[in-house]
Amino acid sequence: MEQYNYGVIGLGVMGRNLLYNIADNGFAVAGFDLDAEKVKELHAGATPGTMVTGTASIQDFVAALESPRKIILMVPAGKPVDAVLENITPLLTKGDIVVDAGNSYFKDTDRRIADLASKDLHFMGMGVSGGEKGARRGPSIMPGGDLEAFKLLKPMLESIAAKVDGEACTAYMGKSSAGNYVKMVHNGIEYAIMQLISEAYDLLRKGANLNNDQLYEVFKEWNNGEMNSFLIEITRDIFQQKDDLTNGYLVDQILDKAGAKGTGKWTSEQAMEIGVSIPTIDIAVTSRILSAYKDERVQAAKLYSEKQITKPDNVELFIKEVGEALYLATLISYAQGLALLVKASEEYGFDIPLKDVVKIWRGGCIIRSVLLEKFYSAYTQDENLTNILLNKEISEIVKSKIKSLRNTAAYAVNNGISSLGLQTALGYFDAYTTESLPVNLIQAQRDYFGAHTYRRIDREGVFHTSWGNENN
Ligand SMILES: NC(=O)C1=CN([C@@H]2O[C@H](COP(=O)(O)OP(=O)(O)OC[C@H]3O[C@@H](n4cnc5c(N)ncnc54)[C@H](OP(=O)(O)O)[C@@H]3O)[C@@H](O)[C@H]2O)C=CC1
Ligand SMILES: O=C(CO)[C@H](O)[C@H](O)COP(=O)(O)O
Repeated sequence: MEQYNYGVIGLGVMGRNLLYNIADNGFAVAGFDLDAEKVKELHAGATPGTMVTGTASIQDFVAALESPRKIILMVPAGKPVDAVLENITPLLTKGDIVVDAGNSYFKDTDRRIADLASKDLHFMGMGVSGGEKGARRGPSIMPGGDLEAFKLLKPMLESIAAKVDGEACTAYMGKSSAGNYVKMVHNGIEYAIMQLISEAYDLLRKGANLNNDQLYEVFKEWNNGEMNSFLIEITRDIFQQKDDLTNGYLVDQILDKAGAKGTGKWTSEQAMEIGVSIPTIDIAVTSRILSAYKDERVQAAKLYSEKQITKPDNVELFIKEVGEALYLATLISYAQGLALLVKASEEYGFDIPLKDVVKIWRGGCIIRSVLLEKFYSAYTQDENLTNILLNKEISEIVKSKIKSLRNTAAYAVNNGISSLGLQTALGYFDAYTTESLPVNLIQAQRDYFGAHTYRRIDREGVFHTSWGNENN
């Protein structure tokens, strides 16, 4: 029987394309899916001359793989991953490797690592980003955990990953479930940037009255400059997409309720759990939730309909400032996500190499952007940087754009245009760069009502005061 180098379980959007990518790079790959149609169609979609086979049963799939077996799972996170593991582990032998390449929750990965280790099997969590096209042509790949298994997979991962300056967009992300954790935070940042872009769009269409053709031109110009990134590029193209069902543009026909699969929420929950401030990511998650209140929003819009939008005096300057505000708020969102990775690395003992994280995000992934080059340079100067806002070169960029972020945020507030992402990015920046915050008052209040104690600025120790007088 023919022996295949790799096996992929889950032949949906990502799995099928990742499988073809592996095969395009000279490896023989077998695929399996619960859906027999997907298995049947697999071979037909492969590049002619590549070694690809769809197997009819999980037994045939396991039997088709060379030893040690290297199996990549690309099924939805949660129960499907456990269901696959339940089916295949009895068929595997000592030393076989299972890699979960989906968006699995990192704590599930920790549990599965322990479970498979007890059966002498290797289990790894590996983030993959790039969507359908990235999976096929070169994604950013974030493997973590089992080093022995990683070393066996490394040559294949380096050949299928996106390349920037000839370097593969994949690297070891750290111990245990670090691969899934890094991908989760990648998605949190993705949520924040998408929220910010949507706010810039809203300001330009409602403030400057730009139509889709004009929006296309603005985003085209932005993408040709320092804001060059995958998300700005696809946004540019979205403004050009005509609708098949009407005479207009498709974007104008799409219902304003955003979906979410969970990675953004996990990022926020995690940040709360380990005590990291990531307000722009939090607000992006909650904004998608708020978008779902469509009926209530329609009702409320009627009730509070007195919003008057004043056109900016200088539309050209306004557009420039919105662009700079978006650029800076995006930078601040990366800063929040990367700060979360720094803390998580300590908290969970992941040993995440931040320099490699930003290096492999430069290509292939959804949040790839030329800004990542600047972060890479920052971490090259100091691998222990706790927040990229503390880097000198980054601070120069921030200082050059902050006025635009303030003006844009103020315009949005004064004209009643919702801009939660921009406001929180600015608010985070202002708090992070404030030497003396007013939380001395919060500490006083906590001690007043709950004897929670406080510390002083002029001497060591923990203090409690009997506040007010007896009549209070
Ligand atoms: N789409 C994207 O852009 C990205 C997705 N991801 C992650 O990759 C993973 C896969 O996503 P995606 O490809 O979009 O999902 P799809 O739903 O397109 O594909 C998943 C496939 O897995 C199959 N499947 C489910 N359970 C089993 C099982 N027990 N045994 C065998 N096959 C099974 C499904 O079959 P059936 O349809 O019959 O249930 C389906 O064909 C998810 O974790 C996702 O979050 C990561 C990066 C980007
Ligand atoms: O991982 C991805 C991109 O990096 C997936 O596309 C994911 O589904 C995006 O998250 P959501 O569906 O919650 O917007």
